[in-house]
Amino acid sequence: MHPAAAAWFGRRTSAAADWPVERVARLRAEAGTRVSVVIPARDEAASVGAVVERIRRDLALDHDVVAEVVVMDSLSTDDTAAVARAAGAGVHSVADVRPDLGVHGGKGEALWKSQFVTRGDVCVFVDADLTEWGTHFVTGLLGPLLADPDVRLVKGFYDRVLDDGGRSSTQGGRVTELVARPLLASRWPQLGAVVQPLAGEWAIRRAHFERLPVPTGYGVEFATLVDTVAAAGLDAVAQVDLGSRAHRHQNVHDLGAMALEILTVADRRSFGEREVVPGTIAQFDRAAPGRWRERVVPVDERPPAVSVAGYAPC
Ligand SMILES: O=c1ccn([C@@H]2O[C@H](COP(=O)(O)OP(=O)(O)O[C@H]3O[C@H](CO)[C@@H](O)[C@H](O)[C@H]3O)[C@@H](O)[C@H]2O)c(=O)[nH]1
Ligand SMILES: O=C(O)[C@H](O)COP(=O)(O)O
Repeated sequence: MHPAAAAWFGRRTSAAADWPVERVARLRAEAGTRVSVVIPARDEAASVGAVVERIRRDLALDHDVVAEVVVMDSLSTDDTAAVARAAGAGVHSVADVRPDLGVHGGKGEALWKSQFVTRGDVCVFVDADLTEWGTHFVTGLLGPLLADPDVRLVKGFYDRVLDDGGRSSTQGGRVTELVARPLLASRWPQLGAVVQPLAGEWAIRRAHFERLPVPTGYGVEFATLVDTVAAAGLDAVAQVDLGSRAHRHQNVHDLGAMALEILTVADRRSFGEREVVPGTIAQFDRAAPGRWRERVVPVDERPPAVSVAGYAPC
């Protein structure tokens, strides 16, 4: 491992057990920090309700940690919005937030638009499709940010549980292991000790996030990590061991498209805009007309929120 990565791991890695809820609640109150939990969701009616309910119960009602739980509905075609609202979340459709700015599908778009409808000084992002998790994800992510003003971004890490046809293993995180971490190893070796660069659970200071460009799709995590280090150095990033995590898996063709999104984000940052080609990937499928499907892969990036006219946290 690169010596800078190894040293960073020693300095900036903690575990959820280091951040019990009482400690986090006290640190938050002392600093007067407002915390928004933001849950991006596209067609997650089956799981979003439980995620919202547990976070509200443990961290907004039982303990004074979280000021608001907001679900960003990403063009869902199912009952995601109604389920999330019934569970107590504030719900916003990406189509209704600053419609003058247009709308994209994609996870990054949901996170970017959340900046226009939330009021936290810190945002904690949590995926809506979690099946094995706990509210220690949120407190664990908050701890390093609340304890150290130099930390701007906290990434979660965990064992990635893969439900492989009824057989459970920890071989999940296929894009993480086959694309994201190899990219870091080759181009940003100082980030080689980030265990889960694509973790959907992360916390960030608004004052920092609003100054970053945001890819509209799945490149948002990779971009935020690399851009944070470019802007503020390695020690602006911390990571927290959250135990284990399971979620709904995508098929390999969907993950292939995700991989191309992440490669595009990496290329843009390594080689500049000139090298970025419109993203499409052809995937062989016997059932498709002509046996090939051409997938369009989002490569757009939103500008920093602070550069958008009329931007102001609620
Ligand atoms: O267009 C979309 C697609 C996804 N999501 C939501 O984003 C979250 C993560 O999406 P998912 O499709 O479950 O992604 P994963 O296959 O789990 O991808 C992993 O890797 C991605 C790439 O870095 C990260 O963005 C994810 O958070 C991380 O879990 C879920 O709540 C989705 O509902 C949206 O809001 N809009
Ligand atoms: O984070 C990843 O690498 C992708 O979400 C794929 O995860 P999975 O292999 O656990 O489905």
